[in-house]
Formats: sequence, structure tokens, C-alpha cells
Amino acid sequence: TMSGGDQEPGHCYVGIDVGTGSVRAALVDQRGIVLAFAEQPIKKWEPQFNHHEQSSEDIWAACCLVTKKVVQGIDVHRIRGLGFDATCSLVVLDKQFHPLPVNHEGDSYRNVIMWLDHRAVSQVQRINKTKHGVLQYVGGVMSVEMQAPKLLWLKENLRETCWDKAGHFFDLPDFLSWKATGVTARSLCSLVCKWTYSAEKGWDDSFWKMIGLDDLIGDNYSKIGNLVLPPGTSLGSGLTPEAAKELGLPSGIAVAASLIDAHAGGLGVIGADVRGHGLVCEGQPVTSRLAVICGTSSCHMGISKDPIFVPGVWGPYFSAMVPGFWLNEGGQSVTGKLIDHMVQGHAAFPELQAKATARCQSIYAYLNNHLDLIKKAQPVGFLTVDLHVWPDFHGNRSPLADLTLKGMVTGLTLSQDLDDLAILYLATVQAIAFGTRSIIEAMQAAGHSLSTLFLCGGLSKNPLFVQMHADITGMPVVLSQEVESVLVGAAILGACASGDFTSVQEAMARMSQVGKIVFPRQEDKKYYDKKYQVFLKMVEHQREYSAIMNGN
Ligand SMILES: Nc1ncnc2c1ncn2[C@@H]1O[C@H](COP(=O)(O)OP(=O)(O)O)[C@@H](O)[C@H]1O
Ligand SMILES: O=C(CO)[C@H](O)[C@H](O)COP(=O)(O)O
Repeated sequence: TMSGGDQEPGHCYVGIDVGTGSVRAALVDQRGIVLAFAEQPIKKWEPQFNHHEQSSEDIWAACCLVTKKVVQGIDVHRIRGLGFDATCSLVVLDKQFHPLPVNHEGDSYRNVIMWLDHRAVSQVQRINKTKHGVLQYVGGVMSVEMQAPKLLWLKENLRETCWDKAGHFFDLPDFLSWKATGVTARSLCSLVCKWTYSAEKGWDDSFWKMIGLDDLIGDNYSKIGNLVLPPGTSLGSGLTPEAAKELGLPSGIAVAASLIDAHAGGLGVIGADVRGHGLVCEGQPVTSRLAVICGTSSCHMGISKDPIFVPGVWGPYFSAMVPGFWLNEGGQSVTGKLIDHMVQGHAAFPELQAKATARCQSIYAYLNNHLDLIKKAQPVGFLTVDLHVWPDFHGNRSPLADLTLKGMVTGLTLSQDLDDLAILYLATVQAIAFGTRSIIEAMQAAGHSLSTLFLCGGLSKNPLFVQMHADITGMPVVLSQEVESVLVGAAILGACASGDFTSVQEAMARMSQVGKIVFPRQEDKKYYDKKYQVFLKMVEHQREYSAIMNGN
């Protein structure tokens, strides 16, 4: 039997995390220990370049499958609460809550415009031209990945088949809590971060009018949400009998207002007790910690007591992650996806796959091991002295906020062997870490004072990725005891909703535990400082190239 501090023994919570590529569920106890875990891939469509779609029905079915798996064999009466987090994709339903197509094919099964979809370029450019005041709270420039440009795209492109019929536009985390409870309330997290809602002032009519979406104002914003609740708030009467049956959980258990996935990861790691590990952040305010959630994308979550405006970094968002604190969210749109792309696109990929399979290793474990063999006496990072990557293959989210930027590689040779693949992989991992360094520098320059990184997400399972982040940023990297920290974050929501904890802060402190810590190799600093200089030159050069090509 388990006991969890002051609370009733044996209480546990279910967290459901909907990532880009899969849905995960975990059963988590009051100390934040993951008792059971399950994962299920979800479908993705790319009907044309830069259009990325999913299905809310497919996603919900996957949620049900993984939840049933993690509670199998346990006394379900121990389960006190359920929390969801998800990517910030846009779900479209009609007035009867049936899916509507977000595509020219009219396929209503595909009713989700994914977060990384870049179809609304012209729309976001027009939104940014308005210079409306709400843009100050998204780093000065709205991202094509946010919801307003996507809504405008739907109105301009799918008027009859989608826009005119639409009854409800949900951020995916809010769709999930609605599915579970029948309550259409939105989370403050999603509306503040992706929909221009202000925690203090609510919706701004003048923004929607100015961008040509005044039709959303009607009926007190019922299509995009008029009841807005802090993450972790218990919704309605909890889990409905219908959803309970589908998920395999008792009906009536508490269901929390949700979080976006990166924010759940932030909750899962940022509040841990760091005493006794020799970390600079020990005894310092929590605002000296930066949570970096690294999956398909990387998100850099820093909090502050007062609002800080960082050009090119989203926010400041009040109470969007930790209640009472302002959040700045830097990001890189593709990180895990970029590494996969580089590795899978290389001529030696089939050889890599075969060799990794033969050794029962993941391709990344194989590559890391291969790099160790070819580095000889040098530190592994020094293998890229003449190979440099600029990682913006899907535009730059932060700190440049420029979706037109592209990827760059310099230092290519005629080699296509496994060594070549491994070194290109290393240079890509390093480029992502340099991107993080540039985001940290922008945040520091604007007033954040950060000293320690807390990494989680799929990429934090890659020791090379973690070491490079420490070496290149010069900061220690703290990993959690539970690899699935994002799920712990979702479970923290369920725990708050259940009433077992009095606040998100209390649940955070109790349920996140420090695991491994990776310190930077100070002796390599000079080398990485030089590579960082090259990194910054690369984007300058890219901009010079486009100036030449766009000139007369
Ligand atoms: N064990 C591992 N070693 C190295 N990389 C991993 C590992 N597991 C996952 N990844 C990488 O993490 C990324 C996915 O992270 P994840 O957090 O699962 O994504 P998402 O939340 O976006 O669905 C992938 O790009 C994958 O390459
Ligand atoms: O915009 C984001 C958070 O605000 C994330 O990038 C998005 O939700 C996707 O996350 P992931 O890389 O974990 O799939």
C-alpha cells in the first residue's frame, strides 16, 4: 500500500497527455510516482505542404485506450482525479458538437488544424500589420501557429463547409475536458496563450473587429469561450457516466481544467525541491529556473513575479502556468521532429536502422555510441568543428519570431556513410541547443535571471541532447525522477481538482522530484562560444541572401 503525506493513503490520479505523435496516460500517486504508463500513436495527415491535420475522434479513442490500460487491475476507487494536457491544436465542431472539416476535401473526420500547421501565413501577416495592443502579450509578433490566424483562414477559405456551420472552436486541451465532463469552460492557459484572452481584461472586442472576425464576439463569445477557469479547477460534476464508461474510470471523479502540454511539463518539473544537489538555484526564487519541454518542438518556460516583455518570446501571460506568476514562453517549432528529419533523410539511414535493430538499440542510442567511437581522444562535441546547422527548417518561433526563416547546413562533403550521418545528427542537436542559448539570452536581456534548466519531454531521454544543452548554455540541467514529467503535470491538475491539495503550488512541490543532474563541461566553453558565433552569423547570412535575391 502507498501512503502520501498527510492525505488519505492510496489516492492516485490519472494524467492524459496528448502529444503531436501519440497519446500517453499515466496513473500517478500523491508523491508523483508513475505507477502505470501507456502510449498509443495518433493519426496525422498532411494533405498539402504546411497543412497538418488530425481527428478529435481518433484522439479521444486513443485517450480511452491508454486510460483503460493504466487502470487495469487497480481498485478504481483509489482514483480521485483526472487531468488532461494536449498540444495547442484547433478543434472545430458544429452546433451539435459534431466534427467539421478543416480541409478542402470536406473530410469532417479531419477536424483538427494542428499547432504546427503553417497554412495561415497571409492571415497572420495581416494580423501583425494591425499592431493591435494584444500583440504585446505574444512577444510583439503573433505566430502563425496561434488560433486567430487559423480561424481567419477557415473563414476565408472554408466559409460554407466549415465556418458558417461551426458552433464551437476548442483548443485541444479544452476539447478533452469538455469530452470528459460536458462542460464547455475553457482553460485560462489555452485562451491566454493562444487566443489573445487577457486574464485581467478578458476578450478584447476591438481586436476581433480589427482582424475581421467580429462574428465571434456574438452571443458573448460562445463559440470560443466565455467561461474561463484556472488550470486545475474542478469542472462541473466531474466525469460523466458516458465518458467514464469509455475511459474505464468511475463516473463523477474530479476532472480538471486543462493545460497545454508544454505548460503541464512546466508544472511537472519547475517546483521540485532541489536541496542538497549543489545547484545554483538552491535557495533562490523559482523564477531562476527555466523549464524546457522538448518533444516534437521545444518550449522554454520562464516565470516572473512582474510582467516581462521579451521581444520574440511569447507572453507575458498571467497565471497561464503557475498561478500568480507571469509566464514567458520561448520556443523552437521543430526540434525532435528536426532530428528525426535529418537522420531519416540521410543516405545511411537504412544502414543505421539495420545496425541499431541488430543490437536491440534505439537509433539514437546507436548514434550516440557511434559518436563515442569516432571521437577518439576529443570531447564528442568537437566533431563538428567544420559542420554547422541553422535549425529553423520550420521557421523561427523565438527569439526572432520569423516564420520565413529556413534551415541551413554548412560543411557538407561527398561522404554519405554512417560517420557522416552521426556527425550531422550531432550538429543538429547542437544547433537546437544554440537556439535555446539564444532564447535564454533574449530572456535575460529583458530582465529574467535564469540559472538552471529543468528538461523534460521525449528528447530529455537522449543523454547527448541533455549534455549539449548543459555545455552550450553553460547551465546545469536537472532531469526529473519520472521521465514522463508532462504526465506528472497532467496528474497534478487532477490532484488539484480532487481537492487533495489546496493549490497547484502545493501539488507541484509534492509531486515533482529531482532525478539526474547534468553539469556543463566548463573546459569546452571556448569551443562552444566559437560555434555560437558561427551560429549567429548563419542567420545574418541567410538574411543577406534573401536581401540579394529580393533586390533589383
Ligand atoms: N529514447 C529516446 N531517445 C532519443 N530520442 C527520443 C527518445 N524518445 C523520444 N525521442 C525523441 O523525442 C521526440 C518526441 O518526443 P515526445 O515528447 O514523445 O513528443 P510529442 O509530445 O511531441 O508527441 C521524437 O522526435 C523522438 O525522436
Ligand atoms: O506550442 C506549444 C506549446 O505552447 C507546443 O509546441 C505544442 O503544443 C506542441 O508540443 P509538442 O512538441 O510537445 O508536441
